[in-house]
Amino acid sequence: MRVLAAMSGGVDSAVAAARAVDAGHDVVGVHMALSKSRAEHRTGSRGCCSVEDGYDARRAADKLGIPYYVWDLSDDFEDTVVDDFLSEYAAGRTPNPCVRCNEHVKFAALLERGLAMGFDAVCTGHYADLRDIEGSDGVRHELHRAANHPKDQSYVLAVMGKQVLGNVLFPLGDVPTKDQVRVEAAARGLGVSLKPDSYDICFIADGDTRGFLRKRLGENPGDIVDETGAVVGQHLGAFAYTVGQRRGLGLGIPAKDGQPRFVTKIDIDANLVHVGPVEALDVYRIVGSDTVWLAPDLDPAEPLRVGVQVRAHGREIPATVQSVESKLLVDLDEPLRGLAAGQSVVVYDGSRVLGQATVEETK
Ligand SMILES: Nc1ncnc2c1ncn2[C@@H]1O[C@H](COP(=O)(O)OP(=O)(O)OP(=O)(O)O)[C@@H](O)[C@H]1O
Repeated sequence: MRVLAAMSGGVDSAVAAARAVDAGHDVVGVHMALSKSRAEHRTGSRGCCSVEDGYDARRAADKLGIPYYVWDLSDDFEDTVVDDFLSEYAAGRTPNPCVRCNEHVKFAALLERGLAMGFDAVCTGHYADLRDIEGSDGVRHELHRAANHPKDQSYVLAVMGKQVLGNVLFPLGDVPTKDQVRVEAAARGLGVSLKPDSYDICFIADGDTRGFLRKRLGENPGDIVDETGAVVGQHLGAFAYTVGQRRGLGLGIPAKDGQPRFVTKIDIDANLVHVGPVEALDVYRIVGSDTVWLAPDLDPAEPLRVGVQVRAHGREIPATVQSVESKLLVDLDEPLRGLAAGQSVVVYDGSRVLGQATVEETK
């Protein structure tokens, strides 16, 4: 196969590309320049956006003896991931930019360009397992959790869509630990073997999400109110808060029961941040929109017993899901706390990913 290896400059994608070469594929490395402000990003700070990351990716490609290119996809990234991030927060919701990047950039813009150039697949260093299941009507591609569970990234990949599953490779799906990837990188002489993991949001160089939002959306001071409607603090912009947040509220007046207060609701129209006790965060039902269903053999029009996950490394909760009209209804067996609109709810059957939806409403 002709394979386009997406190389971030990190250890995972370097080893993934190496494994694709070992598997006998004809591999070309590509580093995506995603940020409009690459100079602000320093190596070792936030992962995949700095100029040095591009050099690291090039050195890894040289070591593997594969051709290497840098593709500027910063317009796609800005127009989809960053704009979505800003407009979602501006609407009082909490987006997951990694999900949007997978949806619009890695497995859309990059893959489409690769396919148009004659490549068969994009290979990444994501931790997830792809399985080909032979059926009477041909091969079905299934997405599963990685063997390496603490690093499992199936949550952010569920948005890909089933038509894409036949054109992706995740060579790290069966590696039991990240340490093993580092050992393998060192054994292969890849200089990135000790490079720190990326974390947080790759386009926010200093990690200050609230500061980034205020810079891009401006300040809009208003009140923080408790469950009785009493004003208990001030904010500089309701958009910069997220449901379930406890830290950084700066409440001037302690709660009467002495218990901590959490953000329970963001009312953008009234410019209010609502806070309340932890129990007010309990969610029993999720209404999801924009469902992506990866399992053609299982019809969600009928209720299905599944597990659901609402955060990248959150625990799985047993639930019943059903698709009703254009919504995915999720009834949880046990409540979960502090789920914000805009996040993804991913549906599992054992290790298999069945689909995902964007949280629209919680009850
Ligand atoms: N700027 C980029 N250019 C090319 N590929 C990228 C880029 N950023 C991320 N990727 C691809 O997406 C995968 C997952 O990205 P993520 O940000 O989760 O990095 P990671 O798990 O820390 O992996 P790595 O160690 O390779 O950086 C990477 O392994 C890589 O294949």
